[in-house]
Amino acid sequence: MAGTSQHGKAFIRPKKKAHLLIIEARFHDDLADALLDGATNALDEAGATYDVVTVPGSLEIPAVITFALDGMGEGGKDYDGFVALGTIIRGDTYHFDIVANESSRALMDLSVQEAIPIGNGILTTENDAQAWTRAKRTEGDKGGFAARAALTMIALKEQLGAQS
Ligand SMILES: Nc1c(NC[C@H](O)[C@H](O)[C@H](O)CO)[nH]c(=O)[nH]c1=O
Ligand SMILES: CC(=O)[C@@H](O)COP(=O)(O)O
Repeated sequence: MAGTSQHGKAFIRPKKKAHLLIIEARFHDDLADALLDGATNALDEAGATYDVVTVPGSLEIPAVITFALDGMGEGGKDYDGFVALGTIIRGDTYHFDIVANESSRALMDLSVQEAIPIGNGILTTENDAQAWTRAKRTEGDKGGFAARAALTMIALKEQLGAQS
């Protein structure tokens, strides 16, 4: 797999003990386990805490972030950032493009418009083999990458964002 470097210098950790919400789509169950393993391992290693919410497919992920944002300050839990995990494997129809493009578009919209740290660990692959290479913690570890990206964005928000 091209680009298997761990991108060490790209990642930083927040000063605060961060609490994140992982939203995992389990459309492909075994792959979901692998992505979650990578993400939780990266967060544990960084001393961060997290909750996990499961949804049927990747298209449901962005709305869950909206639900959590709505709940924050209204009796719900506070989250410093979010990790989106899922796998979208191309089938025979246009559905792949809808799920892949729209889930990512909504995550980007939320991240930029609401200024929230999100790590996008939604795989979009041509086949199972590509997905496994990327999902396994011992190989591509895209779940871990998304978690470390979310932590990095929390740290950058700490440095650059509005001081509360
Ligand atoms: N085909 C894949 C999906 N499709 C399901 C949608 O995400 C969604 O759950 C459904 O349209 C109901 O709203 N989801 C994936 O995560 N991966 C796929 O390969
Ligand atoms: C995301 C997909 O493409 C897939 O699971 C749906 O497959 P198909 O396009 O063959 O219905």
